[in-house]
Amino acid sequence: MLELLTTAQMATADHLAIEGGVPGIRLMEKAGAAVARAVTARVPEGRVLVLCGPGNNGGDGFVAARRLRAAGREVIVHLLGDPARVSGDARIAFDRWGGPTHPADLPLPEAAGIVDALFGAGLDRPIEGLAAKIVAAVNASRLPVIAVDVPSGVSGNTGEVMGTAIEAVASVTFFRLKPGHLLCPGRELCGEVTLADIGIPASVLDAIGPRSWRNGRALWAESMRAPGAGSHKYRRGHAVVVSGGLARTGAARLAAGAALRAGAGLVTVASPPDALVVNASHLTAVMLGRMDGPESLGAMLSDGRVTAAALGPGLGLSAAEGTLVDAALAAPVALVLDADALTLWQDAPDALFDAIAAREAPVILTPHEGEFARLFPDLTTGPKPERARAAAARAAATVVLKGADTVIAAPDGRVAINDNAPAWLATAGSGDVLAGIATGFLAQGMPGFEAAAAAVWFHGAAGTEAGPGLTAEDLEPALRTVLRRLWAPAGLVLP
Ligand SMILES: NC(=O)C1=CN([C@@H]2O[C@H](COP(=O)(O)OP(=O)(O)OC[C@H]3O[C@@H](n4cnc5c(N)ncnc54)[C@H](OP(=O)(O)O)[C@@H]3O)[C@@H](O)[C@H]2O)[C@@H](O)CC1
Ligand SMILES: Nc1ncnc2c1ncn2[C@@H]1O[C@H](COP(=O)(O)OP(=O)(O)O)[C@@H](O)[C@H]1O
Ligand SMILES: [K+]
Repeated sequence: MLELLTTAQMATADHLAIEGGVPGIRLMEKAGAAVARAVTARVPEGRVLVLCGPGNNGGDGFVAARRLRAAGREVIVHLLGDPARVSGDARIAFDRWGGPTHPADLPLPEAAGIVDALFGAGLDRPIEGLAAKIVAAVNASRLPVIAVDVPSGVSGNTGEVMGTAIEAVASVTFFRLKPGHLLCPGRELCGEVTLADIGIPASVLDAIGPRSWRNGRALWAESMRAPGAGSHKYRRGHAVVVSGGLARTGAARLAAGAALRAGAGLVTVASPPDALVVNASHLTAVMLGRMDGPESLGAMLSDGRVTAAALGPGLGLSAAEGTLVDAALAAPVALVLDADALTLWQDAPDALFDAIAAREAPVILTPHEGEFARLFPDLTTGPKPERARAAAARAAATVVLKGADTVIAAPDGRVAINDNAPAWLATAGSGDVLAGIATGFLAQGMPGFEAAAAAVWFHGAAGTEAGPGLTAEDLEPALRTVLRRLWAPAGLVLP
């Protein structure tokens, strides 16, 4: 159920279901019934105002209105637009409602809650005029709003606000989520999202072939392995994290600790000579290795037992550090490049992409928006999933475009959108921990996309577990709690 459908793909799902013999009005009846159930749960008593638009989103609203009335609720229906233009399945729903329908107008009538059935998947331009005034009045009322499909004004494809948008406490969507439910700012405007089965068979997905998913265990659990009786530490992979100089060592240790906790059998911090003492005084289970420069790092990474490496956290931006990244790119290990290891390429991003294209082992790039703009200056506008997808194809690497709505994109076009990360993760060093978790998973042999998506998910879950007041140091123990909860004797517990 993790597939995400664009509004166009959803329309195809709808058509395929109808071609397969499910009448459109039956889909609409189920959709409206799910909305009515959500209203009953959220607004159990008092008058309900149902705001219907001119399309099928409004049709769902008419069904919900009829069901609520049948359940004994007082319902007022407002229609935005000309009743004569209501057509198709929405017309059937309108006729079945059969009650009074008032032209949408202000001020809004008194009510205990509102159903927003103005615009859904068919929103194709900014909301203006009377519709915009109604949206403003709904938001100003502070009444609980249950949105049909998406809050009106939110683009289902991108989560962007088109002109203005309703702020809902809950949204009821159908068959599969849309990207706009997970991408900011849409995600906050949706409130709690419920997914309703309206009778579209899952088999229609075979013809649609979705390439976007909500990030969740089903995407990567199969590529995670718990250690078995035959395991020893070298079978769980050996990760190397490159430390910065004397004054910048903490970030690498955060990443190294996270890599070990994520399950790498061994983790070594590769330290420049001047930082050896400070690293040594802080490391216990994580090992320490002296790294004198690019040749020394290259030799370390060519030891056949080393399976993954991370560079970037606290690395530094001098030419010397650039040669370390070159050495890592030339080594036969999976790589996570983060922070400075990305910024180092800002004047010649193509040279990085060429180096990645020339290697076999997977590479994960973990930029935040600022770092992303340095590597992909032409990809700074537009929907985040499309930007990440284009970047991954260009770089031949898995790209983790970080933020509140982190997007993970594979070079082959797969995209996952993450929504389990609390804002408490916006704290110094949190990104270093993410890079470390991804390195730990890569070290154990997970493919790039799966390792990255799993890392982002565990990072978010650890952030939730650590909760308010967390610092980056708290994520490692919280990661352990999350892992303990998920690994059952039979393997990873699926939702
Ligand atoms: N597909 C499915 O499987 C199922 C879909 N279902 C439901 O159908 C919904 C999609 O219905 P939809 O395609 O009729 O579009 P919808 O969102 O009602 O809006 C289109 C209307 O709005 C208008 N309009 C657009 N933008 C505007 C603006 N800015 N300002 C003003 N007007 C604007 C546009 O008018 P026009 O462009 O002609 O002026 C058009 O009339 C979907 O979200 C879900 O709830 C369910 O029943 C279950 C099965
Ligand atoms: N508002 C937010 N909600 C959820 N996660 C966030 C938010 N802000 C940042 N994060 C996450 O926190 C991490 C911050 O990483 P980064 O920007 O590299 O910071 P740092 O370099 O300080 O570690 C990323 O994984 C990002 O997705
Ligand atoms: K809506």
